[in-house]
Amino acid sequence: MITDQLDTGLSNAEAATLLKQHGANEIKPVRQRSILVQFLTHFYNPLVLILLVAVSISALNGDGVSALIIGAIILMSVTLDFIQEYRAGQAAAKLAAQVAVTATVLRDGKLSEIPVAQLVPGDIISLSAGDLIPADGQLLEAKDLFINQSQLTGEAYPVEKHADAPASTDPWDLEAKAAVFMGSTVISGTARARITRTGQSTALGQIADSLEKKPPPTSFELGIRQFGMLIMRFTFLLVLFTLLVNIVLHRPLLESFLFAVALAVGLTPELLPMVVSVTLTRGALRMAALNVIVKRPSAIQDMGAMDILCTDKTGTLTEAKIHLEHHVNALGQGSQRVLELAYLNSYFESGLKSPLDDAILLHHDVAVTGWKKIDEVPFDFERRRVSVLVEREETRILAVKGAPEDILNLCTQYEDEIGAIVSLDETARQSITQLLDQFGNDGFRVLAIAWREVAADHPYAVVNDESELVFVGLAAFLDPPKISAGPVLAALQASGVQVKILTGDNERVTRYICNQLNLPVTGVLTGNEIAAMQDDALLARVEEVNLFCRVNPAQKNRVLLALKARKHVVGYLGDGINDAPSLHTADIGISVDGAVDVAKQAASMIMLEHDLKVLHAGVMEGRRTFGNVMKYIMMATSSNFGNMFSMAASTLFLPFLPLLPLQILLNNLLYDLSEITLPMDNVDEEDLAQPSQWDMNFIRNFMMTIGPISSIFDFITFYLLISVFEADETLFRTGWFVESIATQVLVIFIIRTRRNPLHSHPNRWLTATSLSIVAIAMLLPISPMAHYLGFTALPLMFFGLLAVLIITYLLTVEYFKQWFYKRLNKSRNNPAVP
Ligand SMILES: Nc1ncnc2c1ncn2[C@@H]1O[C@H](COP(=O)(O)OP(=O)(O)OP(=O)(O)O)[C@@H](O)[C@H]1O
Ligand SMILES: [Mg+2]
Repeated sequence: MITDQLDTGLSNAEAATLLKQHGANEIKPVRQRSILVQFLTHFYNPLVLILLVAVSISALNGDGVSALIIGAIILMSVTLDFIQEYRAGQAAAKLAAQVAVTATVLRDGKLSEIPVAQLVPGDIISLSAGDLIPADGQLLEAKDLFINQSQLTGEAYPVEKHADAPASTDPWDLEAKAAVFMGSTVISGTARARITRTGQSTALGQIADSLEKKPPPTSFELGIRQFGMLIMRFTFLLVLFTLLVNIVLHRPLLESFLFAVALAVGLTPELLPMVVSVTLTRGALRMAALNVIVKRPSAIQDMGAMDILCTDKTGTLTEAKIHLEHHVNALGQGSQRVLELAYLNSYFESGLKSPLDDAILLHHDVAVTGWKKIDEVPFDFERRRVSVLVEREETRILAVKGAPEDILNLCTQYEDEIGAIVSLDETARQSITQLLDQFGNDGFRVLAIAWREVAADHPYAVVNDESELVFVGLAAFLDPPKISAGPVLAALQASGVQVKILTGDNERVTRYICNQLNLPVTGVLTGNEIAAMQDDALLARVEEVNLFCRVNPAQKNRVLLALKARKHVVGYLGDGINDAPSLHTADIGISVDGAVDVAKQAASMIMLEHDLKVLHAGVMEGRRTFGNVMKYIMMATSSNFGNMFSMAASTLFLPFLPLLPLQILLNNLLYDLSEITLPMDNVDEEDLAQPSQWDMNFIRNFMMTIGPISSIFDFITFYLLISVFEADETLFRTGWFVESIATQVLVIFIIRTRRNPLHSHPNRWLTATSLSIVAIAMLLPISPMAHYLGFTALPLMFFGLLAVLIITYLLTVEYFKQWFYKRLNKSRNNPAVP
């Protein structure tokens, strides 16, 4: 039941019922899977499934106990993984909800802000400039409503909509003048609308499938995938090899198969997704503490990889506390008339009020009594001006204000010091331009004010009316530079992030700001120059230019695309309607809480306070997460891989399996547990100095350098156990188990840093988990579980040898690590050396 009360809206009870009926107002709502289903999906891993089948078979063959233990180990691994990921997911969702876009809705007679997902058909919403249209609706009222529907129609120019236009017979007619559609944005004006369709039923929902383009994977995601492939190839070869050897040597088939599968499980870096999501979420939570909300955790990683940050000027580099300092006529003399016309224009303008308008409107002494608004041509970023058609005592005038260069081109006359209208000749034009340049050099932002009279019956204003204008004067504003921004920009540059400014404002003011902030200008391009350039010409220039002035939204976007084409990882910081396309295009879009909805929606990170300092913190956070993910990968490829390799190889020489399948799985579980605190680890400063970049060659070379060392020490253990201890099967397996865990876990302290490990402090939790796991491995053989796990007590002498072995192992790895990085540095400084 929908009430027809236009002034009360739906009741909350009605809305709740309708919400159940129609579902959440979301396109492609993420299916809410129950925790149990989410948990079970973690078993959906081919290796785990194969293992479960093999274990069941062995249970049927009478090996019930070990089947049970293997089952328990799998359960523990999966649970561990699930809990960590689940918690990370919850935390990320909570963060994203904090900055969800809301709609102004009328319910029970009161206007309130609710998350757009809760809108239902029948709701009455209010719209104003900068809003996203949250669902499909029918207009009830509209004032100068201009909508950008490019999401749906591809048409970049705003269309005007009217409440009183005849209703279209086709509910899907996007041209319908009285209907608004989800996904479009309000450029200017205000409106009230009744929602007709929500979520999947909207026009956008219907075409969403065809619209849905997954963003291209980042180099990090590609890297992770490549890494997965690398490991998979090795796993496949190793498993095949062990199976063949065991078959040729006539070993028990089932057990050999289990052994091979367990090896494969041991090899797969199954914790990688968890480590990635946990590190990213930890980064996101740390950022939240700094008042930056990360909408998608992977943005943290992009921050670390970012090497160029593009930003607009107002509010980012300036205080955005704009003050109107001067209002002067064409001759540069103070003029009340300029202020009056400017005030009239700002007062009646219905678009998104810019800070410039706010500054003008602070002059309360200007009276608008007697003036009536007839119509307006709203502001847009292509024209960079706004006109209002106003009337007083039978005279209608068009009052225009906007970017001075453009306005001056539209003027043919000007008002002199006594208010007489004279022709704007070349000398007058030049002296105005000089005045303008003077203001610019002194750091003033300037708007020009002009007007013209129109016929008393001129019904509405159109763009073409903005011609043959009378120039009245200039309004000069001061927007002081944010002094705190200077050091942050310097810090970003020092950390390998170049900063570029993309502004709709002119070159002089922007240069002034750069100068104040000690940001050297390395090159300038203007919007007009960009418009005249082919893409490849632009591509050639974007590298050196760091100031892009008088650029419109599409040009900002072109610059970003050019930078991305040059293989940069680009961030974009902005808060206006004009920034939305670039926020989308950038690898990482950053906006502020006070930004328009479109910008907030497009951004992947929202700063609750407009403070650049947190950006540098974000970059460091991103690099830290990358550093810790890399540690996991380096561990997996070197020590873990080396261990599994020697295990496979030893089947060639040993008359029995070197470890029971369940022991391999236990080994793997313990190793995983030791690394669960890795996301918290500290990262050395030098690892944070440059944008983090995925480097597959680095990983491969590291694997080839460090991996074999671990195998060599395994073989030494192998030799000692057989020849010194004359070990039987059980003793052999126990000894090897302990040695392999100890070396595999402790080597983290070497691998986690490029420095001498004594000069880099690991996080204490990492130290704690690593040492405890080694202790557990040593205690297991004398625990009551020992018998079931196939372990026996080790002779005391073994521990003495083990200590020597571990120390030599760690020293050897350290030696080769230093050698590896030295060679790496040499080849980086001198690319000719392979
Ligand atoms: N309310 C307004 N009325 C008239 N002209 C305006 C108004 N707002 C902006 N302009 C003109 O449009 C130009 C571009 O707008 P704006 O400066 O907001 O763009 P931007 O790219 O967001 O720049 P910034 O880096 O300063 O944020 C301004 O320099 C000014 O000339
Ligand atoms: Mg802006």
